[in-house]
Amino acid sequence: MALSQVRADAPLRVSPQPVRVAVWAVVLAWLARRLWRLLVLIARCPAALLGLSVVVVGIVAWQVLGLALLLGILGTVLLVLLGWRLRWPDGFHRGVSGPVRGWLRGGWVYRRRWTTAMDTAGLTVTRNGTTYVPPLLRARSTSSVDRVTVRMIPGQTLEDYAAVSDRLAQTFGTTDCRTRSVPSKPHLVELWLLVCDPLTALVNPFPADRAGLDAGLPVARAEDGSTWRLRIVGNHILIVGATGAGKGSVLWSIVTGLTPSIANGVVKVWAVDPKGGMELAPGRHLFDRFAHGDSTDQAGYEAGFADILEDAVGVMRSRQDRLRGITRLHTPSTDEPLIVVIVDELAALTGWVADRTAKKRIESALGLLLSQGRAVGVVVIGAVQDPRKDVLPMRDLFPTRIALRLNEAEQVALVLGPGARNRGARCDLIPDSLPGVGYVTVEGIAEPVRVRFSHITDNTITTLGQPARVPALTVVKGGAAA
Ligand SMILES: Nc1ncnc2c1ncn2[C@@H]1O[C@H](COP(=O)(O)OP(=O)(O)OP(=O)(O)O)[C@@H](O)[C@H]1O
Repeated sequence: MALSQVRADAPLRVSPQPVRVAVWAVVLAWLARRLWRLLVLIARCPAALLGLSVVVVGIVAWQVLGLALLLGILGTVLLVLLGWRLRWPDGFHRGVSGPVRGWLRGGWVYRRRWTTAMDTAGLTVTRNGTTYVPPLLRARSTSSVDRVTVRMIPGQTLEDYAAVSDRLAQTFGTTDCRTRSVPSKPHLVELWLLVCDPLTALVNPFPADRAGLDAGLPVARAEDGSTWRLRIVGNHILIVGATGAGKGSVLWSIVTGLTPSIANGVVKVWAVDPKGGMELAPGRHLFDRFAHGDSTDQAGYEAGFADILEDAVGVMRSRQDRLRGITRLHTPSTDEPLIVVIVDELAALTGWVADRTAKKRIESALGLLLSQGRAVGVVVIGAVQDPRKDVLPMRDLFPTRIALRLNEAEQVALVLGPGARNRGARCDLIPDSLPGVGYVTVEGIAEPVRVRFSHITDNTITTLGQPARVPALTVVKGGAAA
């Protein structure tokens, strides 16, 4: 009878021949299965694997070398590791503690719960009865972040992972989870799972570093504990944040980083503080020029701002004449320093100016500087509270934008570009208690990175650029100075 003719109400009767198996073979198979499961369990649990390896290697070494020699070798290894940790903590972290921590957490926290986590987050795909789980490729750790690399299933995008980042953080017991693309590997996604938030602690000023002008100024701490550097040469920088968000700390972190270059004449800062000098006055000794508005000026309160910006345009024009056909990017030198124009509240120059003549002069000069200045060593760094186009029409001319705490979620797109909030830049959720925290873009990474700028007090500002204090000599009566 053909299969198509089998009727449901007349089941096929099958009588298999009995197969005889010896009892010892059944027991052996059962034991082999148990042993295999145990080995898989050990292989999946790094702590068990490490423990087992240490025991086995220890026993073999004891047999071969004897106890005294074994203890001697172990002691030497421990001393070398301790010395490494004390002398080169960063290298020790990169070479030893980071990989070990990543391996342990990769196995214990992530691989163990991986399938369940992917399933409950809706990141698995079932086709024809087979469930596909995105494979976890690698886990690395710093003291604050676990970076887990995952190969996405065909058809998935980074946004699929970003949309469930809160679920992943909850499943793995971390405080937050961010998704990052991996440069030139479009099928990979890196999950940054925040174990603790290093940005709740104040960030101290970074030591001024002479290479900063080329390598980028060290101005902020990123949430993986690394130092975030800001490139000044060939750049314009816009800082946006609600009132009290810490825009001042960004400006002062930059000025602190520039101090060695200001001292040796390679950088000149021209400061404009339309709030009557309230923010920038403590550092006036570092500025080559300082305009803070003058209510007694016959030409008007804002005339001084227009003068300084037009002078910067003059420098720009003369450098363009000289460098035309020679280079496409000016190199700062003592003969031709980098001019850094710092403006504390840009809106006071673009949106709220009462004097129409001054407003026109300022807008025209700012537009010229922002569109042509950076190649010839005239850069603009501006801070603003409100990023809307009617307040700051030339917002898009700033290549680097820093977003601190913002009042509304929609403002994130205005500062960091469309989709930045979905990719993790939740500036509207930064609490008031964390001034100086914001999101920035990092070269080679498409997603904004969360950082905290260093906190510079007024006392520190007044001592910036001053020679270190030498203790005063005390005169001892009848003797030499001590
Ligand atoms: N990086 C930081 N770390 C810790 N505290 C900070 C930091 N930046 C600023 N603060 C503190 O937050 C408060 C507000 O800072 P700041 O004046 O710089 O904000 P702002 O954005 O410039 O505000 P506004 O626009 O009103 O001038 C100050 O008390 C300052 O000491």
